[in-house]
Amino acid sequence: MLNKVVIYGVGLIGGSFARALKKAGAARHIVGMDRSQDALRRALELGIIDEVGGALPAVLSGADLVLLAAPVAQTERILASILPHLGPDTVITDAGSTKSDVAAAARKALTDKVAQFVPGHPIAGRETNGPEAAIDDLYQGKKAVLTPLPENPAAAVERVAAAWRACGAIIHTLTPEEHDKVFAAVSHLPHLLAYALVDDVARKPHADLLFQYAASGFRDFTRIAGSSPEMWRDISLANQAALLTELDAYLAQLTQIRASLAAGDGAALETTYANAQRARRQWIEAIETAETPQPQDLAE
Ligand SMILES: NC(=O)c1ccc[n+]([C@@H]2O[C@H](COP(=O)([O-])OP(=O)(O)OC[C@H]3O[C@@H](n4cnc5c(N)ncnc54)[C@H](O)[C@@H]3O)[C@@H](O)[C@H]2O)c1
Ligand SMILES: O=C(O)C(=O)C[C@]1(C(=O)O)C=C[C@@H](O)C=C1
Repeated sequence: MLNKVVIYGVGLIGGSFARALKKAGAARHIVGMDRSQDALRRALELGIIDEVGGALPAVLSGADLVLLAAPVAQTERILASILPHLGPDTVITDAGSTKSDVAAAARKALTDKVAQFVPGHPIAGRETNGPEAAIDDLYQGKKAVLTPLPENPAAAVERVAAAWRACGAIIHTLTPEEHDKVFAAVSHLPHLLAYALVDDVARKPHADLLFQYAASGFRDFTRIAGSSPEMWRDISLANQAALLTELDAYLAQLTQIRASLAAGDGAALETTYANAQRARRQWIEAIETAETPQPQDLAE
């Protein structure tokens, strides 16, 4: 049981963390901090937080856990503001979608107290944002990746892991570099592509006609282009090198597919499509198995 949790950013991710901890009875008192007074007011009205944070010494006093759930470019600024008031028993973590930049920001801002910061990332989300979007089962059966720093004491890592487990998440551990390469390929690139496609269609002179007939295929492919532009700007820039690597590989694949299409090479197109269909089926089956509670889990 955590006595006091402070959440910076009471939107989808921070708000869902608060809701899940409360549902599990794992946090006694949750304080919200946000640059938006509207978000704080709504989070309080919705019962996501117990208190809107005021002056920092009081907010941080007695806090067991602080979660940063703001866009990743805010990390250094928020941690620098926390540092003068950070007691020795408080552990800080984050939910940012990139980890090398966050680890670097933490080192810069927290200097000799960096051991109290355990970087993390819940692998769950939606395209909606703000406190209204927060739900208590967002993390149920989903992964939470921790990328601990060499300085982190085991007890600090365990406090963060236990909080995510209380939210229903399954803990995985990666290095920040491994994390950023993986998510460049399977999260950051897909978002870039979805934004690019919708922007491309929207700029065409006959966009209205196109959108009139766009149906479920377009909707599924572009759902994530409904996500926060600020958040995805920050993620793209924070993971620039790995994202460029994945984008270049994808451009090469598109060039290959373009050549097959231009040559009328149906066999080559079908081979690519069939390989993708097979890989996607296997992936969906594996995910569904991993996320479906097994009888022994339900008995616990
Ligand atoms: N949306 C997703 O699917 C998803 C999934 C996993 C991780 N994340 C990460 O979680 C973080 C939050 O994303 P979200 O989807 O909850 O966004 P969100 O827009 O719903 O919430 C972010 C909140 O942070 C606040 N904020 C911004 N700057 C701040 C600052 N300096 N101090 C305090 N509050 C500040 C905003 O006002 C907003 O209320 C991001 O770092 C994102 O990369 C998002
Ligand atoms: O489902 C969505 O809308 C998401 O974008 C979630 C998603 C992703 O799968 O790419 C987005 C960002 C994260 O950091 C983790 C999860």
